[in-house]
Amino acid sequence: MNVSTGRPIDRKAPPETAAASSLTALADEPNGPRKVVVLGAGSWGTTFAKVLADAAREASAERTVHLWGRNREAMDRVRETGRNERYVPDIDLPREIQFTSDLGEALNGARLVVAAIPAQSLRAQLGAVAEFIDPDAVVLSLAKGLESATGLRMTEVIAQALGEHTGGGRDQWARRSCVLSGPNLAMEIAREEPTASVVAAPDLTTAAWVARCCAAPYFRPYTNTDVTGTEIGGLVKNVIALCVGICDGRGYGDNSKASVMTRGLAETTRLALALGGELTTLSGLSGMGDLVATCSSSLSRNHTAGRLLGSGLTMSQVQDAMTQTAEAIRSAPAVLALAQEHGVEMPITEAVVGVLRGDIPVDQLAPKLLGRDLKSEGNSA
Ligand SMILES: NC(=O)C1=CN([C@@H]2O[C@H](COP(=O)(O)OP(=O)(O)OC[C@H]3O[C@@H](n4cnc5c(N)ncnc54)[C@H](O)[C@@H]3O)[C@@H](O)[C@H]2O)C=CC1
Ligand SMILES: O=C(CO)COP(=O)(O)O
Repeated sequence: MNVSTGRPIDRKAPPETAAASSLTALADEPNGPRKVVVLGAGSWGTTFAKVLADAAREASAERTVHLWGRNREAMDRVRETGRNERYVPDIDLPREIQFTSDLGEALNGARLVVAAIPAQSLRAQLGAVAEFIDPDAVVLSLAKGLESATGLRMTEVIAQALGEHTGGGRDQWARRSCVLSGPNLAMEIAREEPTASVVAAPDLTTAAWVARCCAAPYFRPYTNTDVTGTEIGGLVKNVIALCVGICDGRGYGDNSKASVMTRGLAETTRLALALGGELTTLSGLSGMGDLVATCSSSLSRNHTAGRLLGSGLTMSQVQDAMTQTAEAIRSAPAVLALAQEHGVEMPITEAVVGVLRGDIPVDQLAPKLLGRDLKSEGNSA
């Protein structure tokens, strides 16, 4: 079911309104792109390449899926073994995926470009991508972070960077930049455990075109047009999951964690609404759904980073212990700055930033949050 139109997503039929779309990629390839590429061969990029390949097979679509990683030896090993043991251990990847470390080969002719690169590295990588990217490509962001130097969301970074480097203009790339977000712990999806997600694009035709590309038997993408709300839900939940992890590390139980999650969703919603996002998005898959999954799961890297901090490790010890990206560590201060710029109160985020900066000892986090003035529960309070 399409959450915005209330109608089912047809996995095989061309989008009804593709002809009216100003996006060339969709009009030229109404049955979906013949070539898609995933940039970034970490845990989510590798898993999403599998989703795309399984989706293409399910739809009997003529489509090749390329997975690009920057490390040539690592990609050679993945090609030889059919597995990416470092990031998705014990998972046999579909034979249809073409593994490469050559950007030109990966991007040439790809009408859907999926960016699975951590938030703080995306802009630099887009600079290298620009000379190879199809000017009509649609770009899908998988990252859940804010760029710390600018406070921009990933679709904003994509539009700005590609607009600048390709000469195509920021507005043109903004129309073709979209995001996928939801309760999507990569390892569970790699094991084909049933999961839903949401694709948000500036228009529903683009969102549905992308959703059809990644609708696999175990992966169900919904659509919406609230790009801002979808991105804010996904990136702020990492900060809240880090706080819930701290609760675990301190040995607190379910009441504490449920309190942080609920009040965390309230402050996430305040920020999203202030930036133009929609309430329904925050109660949906990319809001509450992702918050529940990430805050409850030991698979979450943000939750893990928080748990280690809560158990007494220093920030540098935590960073040494993490082998994968925990976006909240770099994004949390940018979230707080964005909230302050828009006059939005985010006490949990503020407290987490205090802990990350070493200004608040981890055992003072709860007293600081609980000691604030009493107030009404309403979102605007
Ligand atoms: N792993 C998960 O369960 C999910 C992750 N995400 C988001 O996806 C994004 C990527 O995360 P993961 O794949 O999990 O991270 P990861 O830590 O597993 O892998 C990151 C990958 O990006 C590569 N990379 C880093 N900088 C790069 C650069 N400048 N150019 C090219 N490649 C670069 C690394 O070599 C590595 O292969 C993050 O924003 C994360 O929040 C979203 C949903 C689920
Ligand atoms: O975004 C995620 C699940 O939806 C993954 O969370 P972590 O990045 O904390 O592992």
